[in-house]
Amino acid sequence: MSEQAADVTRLDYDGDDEYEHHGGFPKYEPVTPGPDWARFVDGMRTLQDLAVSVDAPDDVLAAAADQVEKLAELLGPHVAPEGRSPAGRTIELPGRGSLLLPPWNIEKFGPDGVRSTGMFRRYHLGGNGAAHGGTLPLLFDDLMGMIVHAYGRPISRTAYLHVDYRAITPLNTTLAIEGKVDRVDGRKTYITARMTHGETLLAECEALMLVLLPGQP
Ligand SMILES: CCCCCCCCCC(=O)SCCNC(=O)CCNC(=O)[C@H](O)C(C)(C)COP(=O)(O)OP(=O)(O)OC[C@H]1O[C@@H](n2cnc3c(N)ncnc32)[C@H](O)[C@@H]1OP(=O)(O)O
Repeated sequence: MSEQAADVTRLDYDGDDEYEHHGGFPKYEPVTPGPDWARFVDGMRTLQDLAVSVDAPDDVLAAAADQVEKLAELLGPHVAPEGRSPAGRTIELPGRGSLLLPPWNIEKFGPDGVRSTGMFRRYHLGGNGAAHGGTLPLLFDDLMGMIVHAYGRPISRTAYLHVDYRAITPLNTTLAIEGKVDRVDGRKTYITARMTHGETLLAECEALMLVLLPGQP
């Protein structure tokens, strides 16, 4: 790994630690980047799908690896600290423009709950055509963060996240996820959510979110 690429793993690599914090959090604000950001993220998602599904000859892989290395060289100088990249902050894009998140779109966001729809793709394959079991908690955890925020609670972290898998989660099919605050008790916010495919219940989730104390990371 080049020195430039290693910098990507640091959160404060530009030496700027002045930005605002909630608890221990950097401030996140929504952004609306130009259309090339959407194209870039969409292309990267296609590459993710291909990276976990191709069985290509060596010469094709060598050419692909050359291009990947060139791309990393092009992007490397533009790495920004946490909270500054459009990734995760572009609300109108699937997965808020973050490759970490499956490409789901927020449809409802308010104190009475959050709903989003989207699909798992080849990149999210677990086995025998179903989504990997770990991708559901990822989506639920992100949903919990949004629900707490939409409810008007301060920044909170997941203390527990319990997922019940009720049916196999298919790929490449539009699914829905929805949840809401059930109960608040001091720092604790209790939330329930469910994932569905039409009328079919795929998974249920219960989580406890705890409001961070000042300075908690
Ligand atoms: C716009 C920007 C959006 C950003 C959204 C960010 C959302 C992020 C969502 C996440 O994914 S966070 C990542 C996964 N979670 C973590 O990494 C959390 C790791 N754990 C911690 O940091 C601490 O354990 C935690 C801050 C959650 C709590 O530590 P504290 O020391 O502040 O709490 P404490 O242990 O004193 O517990 C407070 C209360 O909660 C209860 N509690 C804590 N953990 C529990 C648990 N696991 N199960 C049940 N109860 C629990 C505990 O019993 C107690 O109850 P009582 O007040 O009634 O005595």
